[in-house]
Amino acid sequence: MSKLVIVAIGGNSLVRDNGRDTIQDQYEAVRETVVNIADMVQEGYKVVVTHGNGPQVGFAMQRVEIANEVRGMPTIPLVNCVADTQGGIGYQIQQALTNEFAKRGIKKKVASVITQVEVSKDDPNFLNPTKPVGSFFTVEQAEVMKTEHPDWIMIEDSGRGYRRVVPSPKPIDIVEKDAIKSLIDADYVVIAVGGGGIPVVKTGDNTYDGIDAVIDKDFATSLLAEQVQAETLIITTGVSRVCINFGKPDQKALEKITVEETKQYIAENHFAPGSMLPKIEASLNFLDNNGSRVIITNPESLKDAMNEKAGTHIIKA
Ligand SMILES: Nc1ncnc2c1ncn2[C@@H]1O[C@H](COP(=O)(O)OP(=O)(O)O)[C@@H](O)[C@H]1O
Ligand SMILES: NC(=O)OP(=O)(O)O
Repeated sequence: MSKLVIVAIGGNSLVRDNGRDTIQDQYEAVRETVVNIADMVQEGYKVVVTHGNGPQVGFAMQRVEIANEVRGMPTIPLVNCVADTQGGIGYQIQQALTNEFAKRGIKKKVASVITQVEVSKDDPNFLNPTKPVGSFFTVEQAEVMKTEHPDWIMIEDSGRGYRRVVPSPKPIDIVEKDAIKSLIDADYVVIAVGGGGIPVVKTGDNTYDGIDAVIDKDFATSLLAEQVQAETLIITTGVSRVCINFGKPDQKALEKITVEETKQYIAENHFAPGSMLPKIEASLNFLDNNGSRVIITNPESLKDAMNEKAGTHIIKA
Protein backbone atom coordinates (compact mmCIF):
# COMPACT_ATOMS: atom_id res chain seq x y z
CA MET A 1 0.00 0.00 0.00
CA SER A 2 1.30 3.45 -0.85
CA LYS A 3 2.34 5.76 1.97
CA LEU A 4 -0.21 8.27 3.20
CA VAL A 5 0.54 11.97 2.62
CA ILE A 6 -1.56 14.83 3.99
CA VAL A 7 -1.42 18.04 1.96
CA ALA A 8 -2.67 21.23 3.64
CA ILE A 9 -3.53 24.08 1.25
CA GLY A 10 -3.14 27.58 2.74
CA GLY A 11 -6.21 29.82 2.50
CA ASN A 12 -4.07 32.78 1.38
CA SER A 13 -2.58 30.71 -1.45
CA LEU A 14 -6.11 30.43 -2.93
CA VAL A 15 -6.74 34.19 -2.95
CA ARG A 16 -4.90 36.47 -5.35
CA ASP A 17 -6.56 39.89 -5.02
CA ASN A 18 -7.14 40.59 -1.30
CA GLY A 19 -10.90 40.10 -1.29
CA ARG A 20 -11.66 41.32 -4.79
CA ASP A 21 -11.34 37.86 -6.37
CA THR A 22 -14.48 36.56 -7.99
CA ILE A 23 -15.62 33.00 -7.35
CA GLN A 24 -14.25 32.19 -10.80
CA ASP A 25 -10.83 33.62 -9.78
CA GLN A 26 -10.92 31.48 -6.63
CA TYR A 27 -11.83 28.40 -8.66
CA GLU A 28 -8.93 29.10 -11.02
CA ALA A 29 -6.51 29.24 -8.05
CA VAL A 30 -7.94 25.93 -6.79
CA ARG A 31 -7.63 24.42 -10.26
CA GLU A 32 -3.95 25.43 -10.50
CA THR A 33 -3.29 23.93 -7.08
CA VAL A 34 -5.00 20.58 -7.73
CA VAL A 35 -2.84 20.00 -10.81
CA ASN A 36 0.06 19.55 -8.38
CA ILE A 37 -1.95 17.23 -6.14
CA ALA A 38 -2.99 15.13 -9.16
CA ASP A 39 0.73 14.82 -10.03
CA MET A 40 1.34 13.27 -6.61
CA VAL A 41 -1.60 10.88 -6.95
CA GLN A 42 -0.31 9.91 -10.40
CA GLU A 43 3.09 9.13 -8.82
CA GLY A 44 1.31 6.63 -6.55
CA TYR A 45 0.90 8.58 -3.30
CA LYS A 46 -2.24 8.13 -1.23
CA VAL A 47 -3.37 11.69 -0.51
CA VAL A 48 -5.62 13.46 1.99
CA VAL A 49 -6.25 17.16 1.34
CA THR A 50 -7.00 19.81 3.96
CA HIS A 51 -7.34 23.54 3.42
CA GLY A 52 -7.48 26.89 5.18
CA ASN A 53 -10.18 29.54 5.07
CA GLY A 54 -8.59 32.56 6.79
CA PRO A 55 -9.22 35.10 4.00
CA GLN A 56 -12.51 33.51 2.87
CA VAL A 57 -14.13 33.32 6.33
CA GLY A 58 -13.26 36.99 6.92
CA PHE A 59 -14.93 37.91 3.61
CA ALA A 60 -17.99 35.85 4.63
CA MET A 61 -18.21 37.65 8.00
CA GLN A 62 -18.00 41.01 6.24
CA ARG A 63 -20.82 40.08 3.83
CA VAL A 64 -22.96 39.06 6.79
CA GLU A 65 -22.21 42.31 8.64
CA ILE A 66 -22.91 44.48 5.60
CA ALA A 67 -26.20 42.65 4.88
CA ASN A 68 -27.17 43.18 8.53
CA GLU A 69 -26.23 46.89 8.55
CA VAL A 70 -27.72 47.74 5.16
CA ARG A 71 -30.75 45.43 4.95
CA GLY A 72 -31.28 44.35 8.55
CA MET A 73 -30.82 40.70 7.59
CA PRO A 74 -30.16 38.34 10.54
CA THR A 75 -26.48 37.85 11.25
CA ILE A 76 -24.84 34.45 10.81
CA PRO A 77 -22.60 33.25 13.67
CA LEU A 78 -18.89 32.83 12.94
CA VAL A 79 -19.10 29.05 13.38
CA ASN A 80 -21.66 28.90 10.55
CA CYS A 81 -19.44 31.12 8.38
CA VAL A 82 -16.66 28.54 8.97
CA ALA A 83 -19.04 25.74 7.93
CA ASP A 84 -20.06 27.72 4.82
CA THR A 85 -16.44 28.26 3.75
CA GLN A 86 -15.56 24.63 4.48
CA GLY A 87 -18.37 23.57 2.16
CA GLY A 88 -17.66 26.18 -0.51
CA ILE A 89 -13.90 25.61 -0.74
CA GLY A 90 -14.31 21.82 -0.32
CA TYR A 91 -16.75 21.82 -3.24
CA GLN A 92 -14.26 23.67 -5.45
CA ILE A 93 -11.36 21.35 -4.57
CA GLN A 94 -13.55 18.24 -4.97
CA GLN A 95 -14.82 19.26 -8.38
CA ALA A 96 -11.44 20.50 -9.66
CA LEU A 97 -9.69 17.27 -8.53
CA THR A 98 -12.43 15.06 -10.00
CA ASN A 99 -12.15 16.90 -13.33
CA GLU A 100 -8.33 16.73 -13.30
CA PHE A 101 -8.42 12.96 -12.63
CA ALA A 102 -10.95 12.46 -15.45
CA LYS A 103 -8.76 14.49 -17.83
CA ARG A 104 -5.74 12.31 -17.03
CA GLY A 105 -7.65 9.01 -16.92
CA ILE A 106 -6.83 8.52 -13.21
CA LYS A 107 -9.39 6.17 -11.68
CA LYS A 108 -9.72 7.82 -8.28
CA LYS A 109 -12.79 8.99 -6.41
CA VAL A 110 -12.85 12.20 -4.38
CA ALA A 111 -15.04 13.00 -1.36
CA SER A 112 -15.18 15.90 1.11
CA VAL A 113 -16.17 15.24 4.68
CA ILE A 114 -17.99 17.96 6.62
CA THR A 115 -15.67 17.92 9.61
CA GLN A 116 -16.42 19.08 13.14
CA VAL A 117 -13.38 19.59 15.34
CA GLU A 118 -13.71 19.54 19.11
CA VAL A 119 -12.22 22.39 21.14
CA SER A 120 -12.49 23.31 24.83
CA LYS A 121 -14.73 26.21 25.80
CA ASP A 122 -12.10 26.95 28.49
CA ASP A 123 -9.28 27.25 25.96
CA PRO A 124 -7.42 30.47 26.93
CA ASN A 125 -7.20 31.41 23.23
CA PHE A 126 -10.89 32.45 23.40
CA LEU A 127 -9.73 35.43 25.50
CA ASN A 128 -6.82 36.33 23.21
CA PRO A 129 -7.79 36.43 19.49
CA THR A 130 -4.81 35.63 17.23
CA LYS A 131 -6.17 34.17 13.98
CA PRO A 132 -5.99 36.68 11.09
CA VAL A 133 -9.01 36.57 8.78
CA GLY A 134 -10.21 38.47 5.71
CA SER A 135 -8.45 41.21 3.77
CA PHE A 136 -5.16 42.96 4.46
CA PHE A 137 -5.43 46.70 5.22
CA THR A 138 -2.87 49.51 5.11
CA VAL A 139 -2.27 51.30 8.43
CA GLU A 140 -4.58 54.14 7.29
CA GLN A 141 -7.35 51.73 6.21
CA ALA A 142 -6.96 49.83 9.50
CA GLU A 143 -7.59 53.05 11.45
CA VAL A 144 -10.80 53.65 9.46
CA MET A 145 -11.95 50.05 10.01
CA LYS A 146 -11.31 50.31 13.76
CA THR A 147 -13.41 53.50 13.93
CA GLU A 148 -16.22 51.90 11.93
CA HIS A 149 -16.02 48.61 13.87
CA PRO A 150 -14.93 49.35 17.46
CA ASP A 151 -15.30 45.63 18.32
CA TRP A 152 -12.67 44.55 15.75
CA ILE A 153 -9.23 43.54 17.02
CA MET A 154 -6.52 44.00 14.40
CA ILE A 155 -2.87 42.93 14.17
CA GLU A 156 -0.01 43.43 11.74
CA ASP A 157 0.39 40.18 9.71
CA SER A 158 3.98 39.32 8.67
CA GLY A 159 4.75 42.64 6.98
CA ARG A 160 1.75 42.19 4.67
CA GLY A 161 -0.59 44.71 6.33
CA TYR A 162 -3.19 44.78 9.09
CA ARG A 163 -5.90 42.13 9.51
CA ARG A 164 -8.79 41.43 11.81
CA VAL A 165 -8.19 38.58 14.26
CA VAL A 166 -10.62 36.11 15.85
CA PRO A 167 -10.18 33.47 18.60
CA SER A 168 -8.38 30.30 17.57
CA PRO A 169 -8.66 27.48 20.14
CA LYS A 170 -6.47 24.39 19.80
CA PRO A 171 -8.10 21.30 18.24
CA ILE A 172 -8.63 18.39 20.66
CA ASP A 173 -10.34 15.74 18.53
CA ILE A 174 -11.74 15.24 15.04
CA VAL A 175 -15.37 14.12 15.39
CA GLU A 176 -15.58 12.46 11.95
CA LYS A 177 -12.15 10.74 12.06
CA ASP A 178 -13.61 7.24 11.59
CA ALA A 179 -15.53 8.31 8.47
CA ILE A 180 -12.35 9.90 7.11
CA LYS A 181 -10.36 6.71 7.81
CA SER A 182 -13.01 4.55 6.11
CA LEU A 183 -12.87 6.70 2.97
CA ILE A 184 -9.05 6.56 2.92
CA ASP A 185 -9.22 2.77 3.25
CA ALA A 186 -11.75 2.69 0.39
CA ASP A 187 -9.09 4.46 -1.73
CA TYR A 188 -10.78 7.87 -1.90
CA VAL A 189 -8.82 11.09 -2.07
CA VAL A 190 -10.42 12.68 0.99
CA ILE A 191 -10.84 16.41 1.65
CA ALA A 192 -11.26 17.03 5.39
CA VAL A 193 -10.88 19.54 8.27
CA GLY A 194 -11.47 22.41 5.83
CA GLY A 195 -10.84 25.80 7.44
CA GLY A 196 -9.38 23.94 10.43
CA GLY A 197 -12.73 22.21 10.94
CA ILE A 198 -16.02 23.51 12.30
CA PRO A 199 -15.33 24.33 15.97
CA VAL A 200 -17.58 22.44 18.38
CA VAL A 201 -17.61 21.80 22.13
CA LYS A 202 -18.74 18.55 23.72
CA THR A 203 -22.06 18.92 25.54
CA GLY A 204 -22.43 15.28 26.60
CA ASP A 205 -21.68 11.75 25.53
CA ASN A 206 -21.43 12.11 21.76
CA THR A 207 -23.30 15.45 21.64
CA TYR A 208 -21.84 18.71 20.40
CA ASP A 209 -22.61 22.39 19.96
CA GLY A 210 -20.93 24.91 17.64
CA ILE A 211 -18.74 27.69 19.07
CA ASP A 212 -17.53 30.89 17.38
CA ALA A 213 -13.85 30.62 16.42
CA VAL A 214 -11.53 29.74 13.55
CA ILE A 215 -9.25 26.79 14.27
CA ASP A 216 -5.81 26.98 12.73
CA LYS A 217 -5.87 24.51 9.85
CA ASP A 218 -2.20 23.62 10.37
CA PHE A 219 -2.92 22.39 13.92
CA ALA A 220 -6.10 20.60 12.79
CA THR A 221 -4.16 19.02 9.91
CA SER A 222 -1.38 17.81 12.17
CA LEU A 223 -3.99 16.25 14.51
CA LEU A 224 -5.69 14.56 11.55
CA ALA A 225 -2.31 13.35 10.25
CA GLU A 226 -1.67 11.78 13.65
CA GLN A 227 -5.17 10.23 13.87
CA VAL A 228 -5.03 8.64 10.39
CA GLN A 229 -1.34 7.74 10.82
CA ALA A 230 -0.01 9.67 7.85
CA GLU A 231 3.66 9.32 7.06
CA THR A 232 4.27 12.76 5.56
CA LEU A 233 2.69 16.14 6.29
CA ILE A 234 2.99 18.77 3.56
CA ILE A 235 1.94 22.34 4.26
CA THR A 236 1.58 24.44 1.12
CA THR A 237 1.60 28.19 1.45
CA GLY A 238 2.71 31.39 -0.28
CA VAL A 239 6.48 30.78 -0.01
CA SER A 240 8.60 28.00 -1.53
CA ARG A 241 10.74 27.72 1.61
CA VAL A 242 10.64 28.79 5.24
CA CYS A 243 13.23 31.48 5.99
CA ILE A 244 15.20 32.79 8.89
CA ASN A 245 15.43 36.59 9.11
CA PHE A 246 12.31 36.63 6.91
CA GLY A 247 11.82 39.94 5.09
CA LYS A 248 15.24 41.26 6.20
CA PRO A 249 18.30 41.86 3.99
CA ASP A 250 19.99 38.75 5.45
CA GLN A 251 16.93 36.50 4.83
CA LYS A 252 17.98 32.86 4.32
CA ALA A 253 15.80 30.07 2.94
CA LEU A 254 15.97 26.76 4.83
CA GLU A 255 16.26 23.47 2.90
CA LYS A 256 16.51 20.83 5.62
CA ILE A 257 16.28 21.38 9.37
CA THR A 258 16.09 19.07 12.36
CA VAL A 259 13.57 19.36 15.18
CA GLU A 260 16.29 20.71 17.47
CA GLU A 261 17.34 23.38 14.96
CA THR A 262 13.69 24.31 14.44
CA LYS A 263 13.19 24.77 18.20
CA GLN A 264 16.25 27.02 18.28
CA TYR A 265 14.84 29.18 15.44
CA ILE A 266 11.50 29.43 17.28
CA ALA A 267 13.34 30.65 20.39
CA GLU A 268 15.09 33.26 18.21
CA ASN A 269 11.66 34.50 16.94
CA HIS A 270 12.25 33.73 13.26
CA PHE A 271 8.65 32.66 12.63
CA ALA A 272 5.77 35.15 12.73
CA PRO A 273 2.82 34.31 15.03
CA GLY A 274 -0.46 33.83 13.13
CA SER A 275 1.32 32.90 9.88
CA MET A 276 4.54 30.80 9.85
CA LEU A 277 4.75 29.98 13.57
CA PRO A 278 1.58 27.80 13.68
CA LYS A 279 2.86 25.86 10.65
CA ILE A 280 6.16 25.20 12.41
CA GLU A 281 4.50 24.28 15.72
CA ALA A 282 2.03 21.97 13.94
CA SER A 283 4.98 20.34 12.13
CA LEU A 284 6.76 19.66 15.43
CA ASN A 285 3.54 18.21 16.94
CA PHE A 286 3.27 15.83 13.99
CA LEU A 287 6.91 14.68 14.23
CA ASP A 288 6.50 14.28 17.99
CA ASN A 289 3.52 11.96 17.40
CA ASN A 290 5.05 9.37 15.06
CA GLY A 291 5.04 11.41 11.84
CA SER A 292 8.15 10.81 9.69
CA ARG A 293 8.67 14.06 7.80
CA VAL A 294 7.22 17.49 7.15
CA ILE A 295 7.59 19.62 4.03
CA ILE A 296 6.61 23.29 3.85
CA THR A 297 6.49 24.72 0.33
CA ASN A 298 4.28 26.40 -2.27
CA PRO A 299 1.75 24.37 -4.31
CA GLU A 300 3.74 24.56 -7.55
CA SER A 301 6.79 22.96 -5.89
CA LEU A 302 4.89 19.94 -4.48
CA LYS A 303 6.25 17.33 -6.88
CA ASP A 304 9.85 18.54 -6.64
CA ALA A 305 9.50 18.82 -2.87
CA MET A 306 8.51 15.14 -2.61
CA ASN A 307 11.83 14.36 -4.30
CA GLU A 308 13.76 16.71 -1.98
CA LYS A 309 14.42 19.18 -4.81
CA ALA A 310 12.32 21.99 -3.27
CA GLY A 311 10.69 23.13 -0.05
CA THR A 312 11.82 23.18 3.57
CA HIS A 313 12.10 19.68 5.02
CA ILE A 314 11.80 19.20 8.77
CA ILE A 315 13.19 15.91 10.00
CA LYS A 316 13.55 14.32 13.41
CA ALA A 317 17.36 14.31 13.53
N1 LIG B 1 10.04 32.87 8.68
C1 LIG B 1 9.22 32.92 7.63
N2 LIG B 1 9.54 32.28 6.47
C2 LIG B 1 8.73 32.32 5.40
N3 LIG B 1 7.53 32.97 5.39
C3 LIG B 1 7.14 33.61 6.51
C4 LIG B 1 7.96 33.62 7.68
N4 LIG B 1 7.33 34.34 8.65
C5 LIG B 1 6.18 34.75 8.10
N5 LIG B 1 6.05 34.33 6.82
C6 LIG B 1 4.87 34.64 5.99
O1 LIG B 1 3.89 33.68 6.34
C7 LIG B 1 3.14 33.36 5.16
C8 LIG B 1 2.40 32.06 5.40
O2 LIG B 1 1.34 32.32 6.30
P1 LIG B 1 -0.16 32.55 5.78
O3 LIG B 1 -0.18 33.28 4.47
O4 LIG B 1 -0.91 33.15 6.91
O5 LIG B 1 -0.58 31.06 5.62
P2 LIG B 1 -1.61 30.29 4.68
O6 LIG B 1 -0.89 30.02 3.37
O7 LIG B 1 -1.86 29.05 5.46
O8 LIG B 1 -2.84 31.15 4.51
C9 LIG B 1 4.17 33.32 4.07
O9 LIG B 1 3.60 33.45 2.79
C10 LIG B 1 5.05 34.54 4.46
O10 LIG B 1 4.49 35.71 3.90
N1 LIG C 1 -8.23 28.17 9.23
C1 LIG C 1 -6.99 28.51 8.79
O1 LIG C 1 -5.99 28.25 9.44
O2 LIG C 1 -6.93 29.15 7.58
P1 LIG C 1 -5.65 29.73 6.80
O3 LIG C 1 -4.75 28.58 6.52
O4 LIG C 1 -6.23 30.31 5.57
O5 LIG C 1 -5.02 30.75 7.68
